[in-house]
Amino acid sequence: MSGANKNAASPSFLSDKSAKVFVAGHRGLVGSAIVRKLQALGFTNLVLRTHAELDLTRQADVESFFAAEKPQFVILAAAKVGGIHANNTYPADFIAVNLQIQTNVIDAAYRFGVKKLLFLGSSCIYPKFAPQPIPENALLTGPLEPTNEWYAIAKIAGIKMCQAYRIQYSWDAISGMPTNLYGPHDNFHPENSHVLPALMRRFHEAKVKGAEEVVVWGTGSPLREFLHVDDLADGVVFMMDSYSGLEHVNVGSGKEVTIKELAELVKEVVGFEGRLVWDSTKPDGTPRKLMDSSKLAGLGWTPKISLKDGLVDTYSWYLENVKQ
Ligand SMILES: NC(=O)C1=CN([C@@H]2O[C@H](COP(=O)(O)OP(=O)(O)OC[C@H]3O[C@@H](n4cnc5c(N)ncnc54)[C@H](OP(=O)(O)O)[C@@H]3O)[C@@H](O)[C@H]2O)C=CC1
Ligand SMILES: C[C@H]1O[C@H](OP(=O)(O)OP(=O)(O)OC[C@H]2O[C@@H](n3cnc4c(=O)[nH]c(N)nc43)[C@H](O)[C@@H]2O)[C@@H](O)[C@@H](O)C1=O
Repeated sequence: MSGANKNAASPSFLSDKSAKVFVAGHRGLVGSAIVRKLQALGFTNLVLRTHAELDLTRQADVESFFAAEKPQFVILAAAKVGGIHANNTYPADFIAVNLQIQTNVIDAAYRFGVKKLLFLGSSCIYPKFAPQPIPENALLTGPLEPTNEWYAIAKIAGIKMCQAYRIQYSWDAISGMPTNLYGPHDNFHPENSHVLPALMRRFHEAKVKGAEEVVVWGTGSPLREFLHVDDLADGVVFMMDSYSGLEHVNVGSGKEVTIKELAELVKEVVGFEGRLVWDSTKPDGTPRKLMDSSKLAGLGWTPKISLKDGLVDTYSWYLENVKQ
C-alpha cells in the first residue's frame, strides 16, 4: 500500500483503452460527459459508483473501494456543486463535503497505486478582482469573492494537495480549472442551480404557462465565460493524455457574455416572448471571471462548441429528459 507510481509523467492515457479508469461523480454534469467521451473513444473498463453505492466523504469506504478495485487512472468529478445561492446558503456543506471527498480520493488514489489522477477545481479559485483574462499564476494573489469563498478554499486545497503529492512522492496528480459549465445532465433546480440551467427552466415554464415576465437575479451586468461540458470532457481527456505538470491548468472558452446577454440568448432559444424583470436584491457575485486559457491552447487544445449551439443542444436535452 505504500508505493504508487514514482514517475511524474505516466505513459499515454489514450494508448491503453482497457485501462481501469475510475470516473468519480459519473452521474453529474461533468462526470457523465467524461463517461460519454471515454466510451466514444473505446474505453472498456470504466469503474463507476453512484453516491448511494459509495459515499466519497467516508474515508474507510473510499479506502476499501480503492483496495478492491485498484483503478489505474482517476478523474475526480464528484463534488458538492451549486450556483451562487447554494454557495451562499450552505457554506458548511461546500467547504466540508468538498474537502472530505477530495482528501479521501486523492490520498487513497496515491496509496493504492493509481498512475494518474485529475482533480477538477473551478474558476472561482481566483481573487474577486483578478486581472482579466485570469492567468493561472493569479491564484492566491488577493481576496476571494465572498459568495463562494468556502467552495473556493476547498478547491484551492485540492490543487495544493495534488501539488504536494507530486512534489513529495513524484506522483502524477494534475488539476484542471474549468470555467462556468453547462450541458446535458446539468442541475435544473430553481434556486440551487447555476444561472444557465436556472434560466432555461424558468423561461420554459413561463412559455408553457403563457406568463408575461420572468425574474432574473442581480443586475445583469456581471460577465461570465461559458463552456459546453462536452468541450470540457474533451479537454479533460486531452490533459489526462498530454499534461503532467505542477501548475493547475485553466479550461475555458475564451468568450464572455453579460448575464443580460445570456438571458436574452436563453430566452430566444427557449422561445419565451415576454419581459425580463431584474431582481437586484439577489447577489451579482464576482463582476467578471474570464480565464486565460492560453496555456492549454499552447499544449494543443481548444474548444469547439459555440454558446448558441450549446444552448440549442442543452434545451433539446432538457425537453427530452427534464420537463414535466
Ligand atoms: N458545473 C459547473 O459549472 C462547474 C463545475 N466544476 C467542477 O466540476 C466537477 C463536477 O461538477 P458538476 O458535474 O457540475 O456537479 P454535479 O453536481 O452535476 O455532479 C457532482 C457529482 O458528484 C456526486 N457526489 C456528490 N457528493 C458525493 C459523495 N459524497 N459521494 C459520492 N458522490 C458524490 C454527485 O452525486 P449525487 O448527485 O448523487 O450526490 C454527482 O454525481 C466539480 O468538481 C465542480 O467543482 C467546475 C467549474 C464549473
Ligand atoms: C461555476 C461557479 O458558479 C458560482 O458562481 P457564479 O458564476 O456567480 O454562478 P451562478 O451561475 O449561480 O450565477 C452567475 C450570475 O448569474 C446571475 N443569475 C441571474 N439569474 C440567476 C438564477 O436564476 N440563478 C443563478 N444561479 N444565478 C442567476 C447571478 O446573480 C450571478 O450574477 C460559484 O458559486 C461557484 O460554484 C462556481 O465556481
